[in-house]
Amino acid sequence: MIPLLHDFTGETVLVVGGGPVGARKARRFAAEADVVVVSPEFADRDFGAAELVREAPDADGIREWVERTDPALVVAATDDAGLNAAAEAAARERGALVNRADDHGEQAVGNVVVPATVRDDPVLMAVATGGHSPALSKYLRESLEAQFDGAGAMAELTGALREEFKRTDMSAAERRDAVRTVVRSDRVWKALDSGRPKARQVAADVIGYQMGDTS
Ligand SMILES: C[C@@]1(CC(=O)O)c2cc3[nH]c(cc4nc(cc5[nH]c(cc(n2)[C@H]1CCC(=O)O)[C@@](C)(CC(=O)O)[C@@H]5CCC(=O)O)C(CC(=O)O)=C4CCC(=O)O)c(CCC(=O)O)c3CC(=O)O
Ligand SMILES: NC(=O)C1=CN([C@@H]2O[C@H](COP(=O)(O)OP(=O)(O)OC[C@H]3O[C@@H](n4cnc5c(N)ncnc54)[C@H](O)[C@@H]3O)[C@@H](O)[C@H]2O)C=CC1
Repeated sequence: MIPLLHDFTGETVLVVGGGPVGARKARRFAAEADVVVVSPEFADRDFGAAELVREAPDADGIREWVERTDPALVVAATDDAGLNAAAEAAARERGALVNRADDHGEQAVGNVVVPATVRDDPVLMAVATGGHSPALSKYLRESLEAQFDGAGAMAELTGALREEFKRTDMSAAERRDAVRTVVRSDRVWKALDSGRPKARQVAADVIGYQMGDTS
């Protein structure tokens, strides 16, 4: 399995099954996509901005929902393996990706797994365990969140520095070494707590660089 990033902006995601798992997936995808959840009952959970449709479709009904919503991804999250298989088949017929919430085995082409995700824009970290231990994925995600608090700010800081370095006579190798030094510097990570200008100054100190005034 090789993780790839998929932009769901403007796409529809169809979630079949409104239990706690359907709710978690709906919330996750609703951050970016239009999400429709079809289910006879809904858990008392946060479904994000998803549209909830109260219905208990059979295999044909699920196929109709896939045709109606034309989703980029179908999430099969019912407690019935037969229905989840029907959702998978309907997604395939339509050329949509499918996520089986009840399957940790070898995945067919077109099946995707949802990793645990740390998001600190513009940084994304994804963790998976090959389906062996989702609880471990969650634990590692929480640990990464704590360990790399400020990663988004670090990305923005070093992104701005790279642009600034390119306007100087630094060679590509010097720029690479400088950026590598900054992202590995505990002092810069700590300084990010005190805001971007402070971190920028500490970064300059760490690499012995005379900053231009572009803050
Ligand atoms: C294959 C996969 C398919 C997919 O859903 O894409 C899948 C499948 C299954 N999960 C099960 C159980 C649990 N899943 C979680 C949690 C998460 N599960 C997620 C992903 C995945 N789960 C994919 C593999 C990812 C990987 O490779 O690690 C996360 C990371 C992402 C997300 O769902 O958003 C999210 C954490 C989000 C976060 O917080 O960061 C917890 C923890 C908890 O609830 O506290 C438990 C209970 C503890 C345990 O069992 O570990 C079961 C057994 C059901 C049963 O026993 O009946 C199956 C089915 C099976 O294994 O066959
Ligand atoms: N991927 C993951 O992270 C996890 C996956 N699972 C798996 O995912 C499945 C779902 O987990 P939960 O949400 O905890 O189960 P659940 O049993 O609480 O929810 C199942 C949902 O499916 C709905 N449903 C039943 N018939 C339906 C139909 N015809 N059409 C649409 N929806 C229908 C039910 O009303 C219910 O809302 C479990 O069976 C398990 O195999 C379980 C835990 C975590």
